[in-house]
Amino acid sequence: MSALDRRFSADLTVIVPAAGVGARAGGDRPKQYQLLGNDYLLDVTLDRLSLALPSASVYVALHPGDQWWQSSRSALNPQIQACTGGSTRAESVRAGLSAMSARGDDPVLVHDVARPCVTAIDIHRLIGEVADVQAGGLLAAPITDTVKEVDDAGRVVATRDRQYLWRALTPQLFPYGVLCRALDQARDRAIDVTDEASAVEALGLSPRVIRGRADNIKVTHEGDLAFAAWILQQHDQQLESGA
Ligand SMILES: Nc1ccn([C@@H]2O[C@H](COP(=O)(O)OP(=O)(O)OP(=O)(O)O)[C@@H](O)[C@H]2O)c(=O)n1
Ligand SMILES: C[C@](O)(CO)[C@H](O)COP(=O)(O)O
Repeated sequence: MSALDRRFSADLTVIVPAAGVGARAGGDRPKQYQLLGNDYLLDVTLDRLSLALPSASVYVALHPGDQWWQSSRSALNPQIQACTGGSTRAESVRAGLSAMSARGDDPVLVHDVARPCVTAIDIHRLIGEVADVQAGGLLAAPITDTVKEVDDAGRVVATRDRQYLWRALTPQLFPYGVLCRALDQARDRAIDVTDEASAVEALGLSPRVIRGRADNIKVTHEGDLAFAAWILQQHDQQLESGA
């Protein structure tokens, strides 16, 4: 079995932080339980992970007050286990790490529930390229706009060189021990981290960036669900036409 095949098999564990309240998206419930087509956003994302990684163990971190999980089809999927998340994304990921039986260098893949358009090709490329890298890595997309740094008054103070600027996406993949250490350090030193890579960077390591599809969007604001539905339709059409 090649290293790559091994990484697609049972020793890969996936954490899906899904304990957010979706304040920016609005609506009558957290965005992960709003409809994307006919399905909960959460079910669409978890189905895509299950299909791409059929042998992996998947842990989904839920809000302590979650009232919808039991009505999701993912609750019936034996590949997926639920655990209770925390009050920040980093705490939810840490809770997922505590719930699993991984150890040491076992690879752990973290993917936002709010990114339903991720493709199996991108997931497999990330795993293939960083599964054996101690510093881990993440999918990212190069910035295509000119980037301005501004002051509090909204005036430009600098134009950044976009050649070195990438948008961090998920999934992100790290060895279990490194990720535990990174998130514990961030918590103990009160370092505000919005993704796993920044916690690992604070350990002095340099995760690898793997180019991913720019349409792996995070559903964040009202309107993003409709955009995600359109992207998924485009993916289906590309599959049908063999593109
Ligand atoms: N305490 C938290 C906060 C966020 N998340 C998860 O982290 C991912 C990215 O967060 P974001 O898009 O910011 O989601 P929300 O926190 O739900 O949104 P908002 O910030 O608008 O409230 C989402 O999958 C979200 O469910 C989590 O598991 N636990
Ligand atoms: C992890 C992430 O999706 C990478 O882009 C992002 O950092 C999550 O940030 P948020 O502030 O929790 O939306």
